[in-house]
Amino acid sequence: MALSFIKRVFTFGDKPVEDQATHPAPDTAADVAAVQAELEPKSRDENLPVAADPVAQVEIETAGGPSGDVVEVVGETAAEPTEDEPAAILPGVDTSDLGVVPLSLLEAEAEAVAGDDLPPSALPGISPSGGQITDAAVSAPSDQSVTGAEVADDNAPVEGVKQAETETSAKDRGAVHALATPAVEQEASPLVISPLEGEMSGRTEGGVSAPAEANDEPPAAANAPSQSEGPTADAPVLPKGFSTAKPEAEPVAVVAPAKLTWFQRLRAGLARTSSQLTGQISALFTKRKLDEQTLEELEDLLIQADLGVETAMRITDTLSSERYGKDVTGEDVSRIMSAEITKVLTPVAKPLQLDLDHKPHVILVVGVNGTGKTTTIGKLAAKLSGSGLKVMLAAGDTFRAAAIEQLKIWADRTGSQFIGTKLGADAAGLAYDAFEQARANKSDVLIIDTAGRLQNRTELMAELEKIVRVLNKLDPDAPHTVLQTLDATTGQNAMNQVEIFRNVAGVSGLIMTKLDGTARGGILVAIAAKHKLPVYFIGVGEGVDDLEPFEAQDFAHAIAGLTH
Ligand SMILES: Nc1nc2c(ncn2[C@@H]2O[C@H](COP(=O)(O)OP(=O)(O)OP(=O)(O)O)[C@@H](O)[C@H]2O)c(=O)[nH]1
Repeated sequence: MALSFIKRVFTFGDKPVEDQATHPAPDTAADVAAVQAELEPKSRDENLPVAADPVAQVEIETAGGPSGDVVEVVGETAAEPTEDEPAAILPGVDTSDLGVVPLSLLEAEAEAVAGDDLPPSALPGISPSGGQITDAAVSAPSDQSVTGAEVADDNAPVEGVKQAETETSAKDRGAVHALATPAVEQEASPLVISPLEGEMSGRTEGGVSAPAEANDEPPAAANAPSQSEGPTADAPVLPKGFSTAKPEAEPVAVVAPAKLTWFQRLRAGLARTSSQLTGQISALFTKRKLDEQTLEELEDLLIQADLGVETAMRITDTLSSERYGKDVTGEDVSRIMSAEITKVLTPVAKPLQLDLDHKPHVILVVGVNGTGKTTTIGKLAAKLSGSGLKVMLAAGDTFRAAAIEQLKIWADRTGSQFIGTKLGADAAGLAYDAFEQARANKSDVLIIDTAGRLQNRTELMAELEKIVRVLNKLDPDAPHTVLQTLDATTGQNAMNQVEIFRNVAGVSGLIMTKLDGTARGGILVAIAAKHKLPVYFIGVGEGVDDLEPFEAQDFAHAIAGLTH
């Protein structure tokens, strides 16, 4: 089943043998020297914060590799942590003064990203068998720290994570701040003590679910009777803000709303576009025969919906040829609109082609800040590794600690290998190291995240070009796929983004994200008509499964407000 799924979603190129011969792996000293020269200087900004090396970090012997930075690799190649090295939570983030280790943030982040799609045991580092997040990688050298082993309890952490999900909304940038904040300070809800169970609820530590006996020194607040004691006559009367109620007694909202199908989410997301459009169209054609003026007005409406002049004209031309001088209903227009949009989108609705004769197949993911690169990488990794492929994720977004950590969580969740480097390090150097490592490990697919950048930031765009150049020197065909993510809520600006990223990074395919939100998906039609770039997938939610192969007709129906 997994194989048939991946065949539906991806295609695997059968590169002829002679093709491989023309692209030998450039292992020669000259190639390496050329790449090394390319990668100088390594750091874009000497002033950027560089934190202590994490314990789980491993110097990768890249035999002349250019980065020279300490690179964290998690997965098969991760080194065992040692006790006498300083531990860190994030690559490049010094956690030595954090106090209580906010492990919950890792868990809550994973859970928040995951939604309810995966069972708790699928969160590596939480389940005892997960083990991807090493003790060292999650613990801090504070006495109060909760080690990975302590947290690897079967039940408590899962409960703690569920609770933390509601309390710890810090994502992305917020997560960085939260990581630097002692977890206790984040507590807002009343301390809940369970006299029967003798443990402090995980939520009291900002979501870290730590059994009381797991700490060397029990927190002062946890002076509740132990499990064996049970409630006694001497039990103190707790002041306001405390409760002896068992957590189970709390009216926790457990009824999850029925999950919509992805098409329903797509339709809901595009409802703004479609209902506005169909409403206006219906109003336009009420008791009017189709004439030049109505055609012109219709064309304006279609252009306002971001569909682009070309597609708007196709629709009005077809409508005119079928119904000129006759009565026209809103349904007539929706039907023609859907058919014409389908014609525009069908040629670009293509599967992402993987050339597994060339390992690793390198996918570079680019796009403007917040368009969903990291999340999409996680979703792709889940599909690929779930189909038995060996996947490595590289945290080339060296600007944001939270982005590095976010990708690491996705790697853990999807069973992918992970390679990251210091905050502020050279992204091209990381790309080089990642490629070498993925090749050495015989990874099938290497997916490289990059920092979000506005298309008008020339120095950042130059950095992106450099990443492409470096990969290209290691393998003339790499990056084999350059994926650009587009935020469906953006509208017209997305066209601009494609134009510029295409020139700079050689974008070879698109993924439109956030089509479940308040999307303005019309622009994808205009982009397809103009650039004719493949659209591989659409994002219809934040969960791991919320990535669907792009289907032209589904999308057209959703925009035209037709039911499936
Ligand atoms: N609703 C919805 N949210 C999404 C989707 N894809 C991504 N997101 C959310 O969009 C936000 C930004 O996503 P990221 O993956 O961090 O975006 P990014 O491009 O890596 O961001 P930068 O690192 O800042 O460039 C996160 O909150 C994601 O959960 C989607 O398809 N639907």
